[in-house]
Amino acid sequence: MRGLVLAGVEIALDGRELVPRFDLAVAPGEVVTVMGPSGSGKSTLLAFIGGFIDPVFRVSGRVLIDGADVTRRPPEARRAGILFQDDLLFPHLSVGQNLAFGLVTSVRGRAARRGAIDAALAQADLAGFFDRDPATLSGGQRARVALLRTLLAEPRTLLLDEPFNRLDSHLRDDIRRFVFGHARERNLPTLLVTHDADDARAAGGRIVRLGA
Ligand SMILES: Nc1ncnc2c1ncn2[C@@H]1O[C@H](COP(=O)(O)OP(=O)(O)OP(=O)(O)O)[C@@H](O)[C@H]1O
Repeated sequence: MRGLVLAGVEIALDGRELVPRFDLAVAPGEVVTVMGPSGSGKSTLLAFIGGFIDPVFRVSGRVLIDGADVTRRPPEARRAGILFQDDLLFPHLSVGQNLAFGLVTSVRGRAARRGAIDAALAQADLAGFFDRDPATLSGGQRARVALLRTLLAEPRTLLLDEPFNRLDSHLRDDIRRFVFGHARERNLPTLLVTHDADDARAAGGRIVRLGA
């Protein structure tokens, strides 16, 4: 099956059940919102899917991406694109160099790589931003660069961990549209972790609750 499938996933910490056993299938282009109180395991669940969960957690169950069981694969082999509330742009690199970090290695040669990055920037209304210092960008521009960097890696699923939290409220609607628009356009099965009911409404899909 295409999309993201979690089969019999269960997470425990210190001998105590954190996330009770559950199954979830997220179709290509579908955005499912994960909500729940602080400490209910939302970020931990994304870390499990991405392959970087801390070994203090006891985990069982399987993660399938487009039908492939990736549960035992290292993070870089899973092709899961992740976006956090901190955009984590490298401050010592230009916008273009930050994007080059994300760009898949299958685009080879200086000119082709530059072309792919410029095309992505243009798509995000950031034409001409290649040489800009990230520190000179607005919050909305940084958020768009961060998403572009994630998408240039050609992920097969998108994991969003409160990515709109630090944005000024007047920017949030635009950036939500930008992120969910790209997720749907690229047919990416997407999980959004948030506390914000407006985020969930904007995502417009199913809501899964943890720890409720
Ligand atoms: N590396 C770790 N070692 C030990 N405990 C951890 C570790 N990371 C998280 N925890 C604990 O695991 C539980 C789940 O944390 P997690 O960050 O997944 O919750 P969350 O639902 O994302 O919370 P929030 O909404 O506050 O971000 C919490 O009790 C947290 O303190």
